[in-house]
Amino acid sequence: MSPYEHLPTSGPKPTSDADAGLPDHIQSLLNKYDVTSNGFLPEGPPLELLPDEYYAPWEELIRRLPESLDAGIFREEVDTLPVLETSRLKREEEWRRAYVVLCFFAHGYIWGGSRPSEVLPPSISLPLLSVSSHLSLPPIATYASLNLWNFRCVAPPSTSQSLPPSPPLTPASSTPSLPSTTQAKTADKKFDPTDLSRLRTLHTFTGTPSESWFYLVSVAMEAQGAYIIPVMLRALQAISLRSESWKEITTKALRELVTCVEAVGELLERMYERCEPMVFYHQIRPFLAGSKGMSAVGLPRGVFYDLGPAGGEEGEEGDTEVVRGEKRKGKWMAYRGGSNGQSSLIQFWDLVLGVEHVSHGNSSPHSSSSSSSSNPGNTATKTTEQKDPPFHEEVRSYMPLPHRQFLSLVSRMGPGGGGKGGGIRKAITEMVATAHQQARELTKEEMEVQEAFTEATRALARFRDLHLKIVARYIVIPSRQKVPEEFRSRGEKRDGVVNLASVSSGLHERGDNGMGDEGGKEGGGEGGGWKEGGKEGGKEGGKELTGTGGTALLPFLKQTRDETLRAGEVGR
Ligand code: HEM
Repeated sequence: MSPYEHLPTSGPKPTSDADAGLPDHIQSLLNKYDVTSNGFLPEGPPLELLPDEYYAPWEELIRRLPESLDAGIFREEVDTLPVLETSRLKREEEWRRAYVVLCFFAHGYIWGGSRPSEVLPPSISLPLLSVSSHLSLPPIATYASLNLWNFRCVAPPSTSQSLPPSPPLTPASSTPSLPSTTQAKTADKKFDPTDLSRLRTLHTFTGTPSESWFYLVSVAMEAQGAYIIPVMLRALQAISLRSESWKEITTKALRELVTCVEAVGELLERMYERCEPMVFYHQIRPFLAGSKGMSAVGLPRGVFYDLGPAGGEEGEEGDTEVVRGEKRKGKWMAYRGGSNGQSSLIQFWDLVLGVEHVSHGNSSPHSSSSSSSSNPGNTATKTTEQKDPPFHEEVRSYMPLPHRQFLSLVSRMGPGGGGKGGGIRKAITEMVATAHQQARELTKEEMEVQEAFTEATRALARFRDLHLKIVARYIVIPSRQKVPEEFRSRGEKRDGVVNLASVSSGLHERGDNGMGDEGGKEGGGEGGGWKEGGKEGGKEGGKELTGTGGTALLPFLKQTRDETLRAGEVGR
């Protein structure tokens, strides 16, 4: 099926003015894939409460989640929770709300104890599997559950109490200068997720301002990036239809993209304002971890989703496991953890530009990233060991289905409409090749579009540099520092409650001893020796930091940045 089936091959040519109204066919394409005027965020505010009283036990528990986790009683509370049916969920918003609630429960249960729980009880597993199957999302916390569907927007400052201005924790950028389209949006929209000062989270694990801010910065970024989506689609359409004005349209679109990426980058830098690195590293991040590649911290098989007592019938589906002395049926599953790497917006930018990412993003011996990094763009070098798709492709299955399908469609857009993709990079490559064949210099218009393309890839690489600095500040530096007393004593004070600092160290550093450095050793000691199999994915004597999404993070992120820059060099 052609990726252009939704785009007309005749009829009105795309306008050369990127500010003109949105053509109907692009609007219907966006509607079809649930891309709203807020981009990959919903059009309106996410549901804050399930309307059916039947779900009151969930609502009651999620309301007290941070207190319950802090008091170390969350697992007990879940163990007395009734197993609720999902048949009373009606609207799509209700399914999403249920997904948000159950994902918080799942991670709270797995990570909120003295050691991670290998088993998720039926009160979480059964409805979570049903809800995630309905939404075609994995039964684990994702960017959708933590960010996209987990916020509300309070009224503008004139009519409500907004957050008081806070002194930045570090010298960070000033309030971003938003493009005019956004300022207009801010003025007349009650629901305006571009305005960070008006955003609040619905739920967090820790109840800390740092955790809220961590999620909300992404929300504002998604909203801020929304307006560029139709602009870039128009450019891709002009390219695919080989419109005479494709160069002009694409040059304008690319210049807008640079402005957009910079504005989104300024929001990213506002992370420093209210998210404390130590709180992030020691308190928040452990809750975001997934169940894949987690042998080192006690989840060698992932998590067993307990579905109830095993009947012992022939041909019973799934696995059986003895849980607390009883034979249970269920499924062992392992997933990457919640990660902003699941953002559809950033992948949209990559796909439009034609930036290819080939890293598998983890240090497992079963998937090397080095072979592909030395051979950018060539996925044919995959060995038989590399069964998993590259990180960026894999994490698409953690995105809401319509967004995944939208990205798949965009990935097949490029010159000629043949469905082979390549985005703007391919159009520029072909343009330069044609000029060579004709033994002529590039025209002024051609040089402009090439220049605009290179500049857009550089802007995206600069954005990735900002992100790398954040990763250094929030993960690399805290991982090298001693666990502060404050976080150490939290675990000690609460008998039987996980020392989150130890989980953090254990999760994110894999070395020859599974911990790797000072913080890790301390954490391992306090963690009570529940880590095991620390060699998996590590280097003898070395140390690798891994992301919550399960990547060997620094080499991976640098490779991702370099791939962005390299894409911009076509024809140069
Ligand atoms: C404290 C703030 C942040 C930290 C510590 C952080 C950390 C990380 C880490 C460790 C990865 C590697 C993949 C993984 O294992 O999950 C990653 C990837 C990624 N993150 Fe972040 N991140 C932060 C904020 C953000 C925000 C706000 C966004 C915007 C949506 C974002 C977008 C991405 C993207 C798109 C990737 C995939 C790699 C790429 O395409 O460049 N991150 N991040």
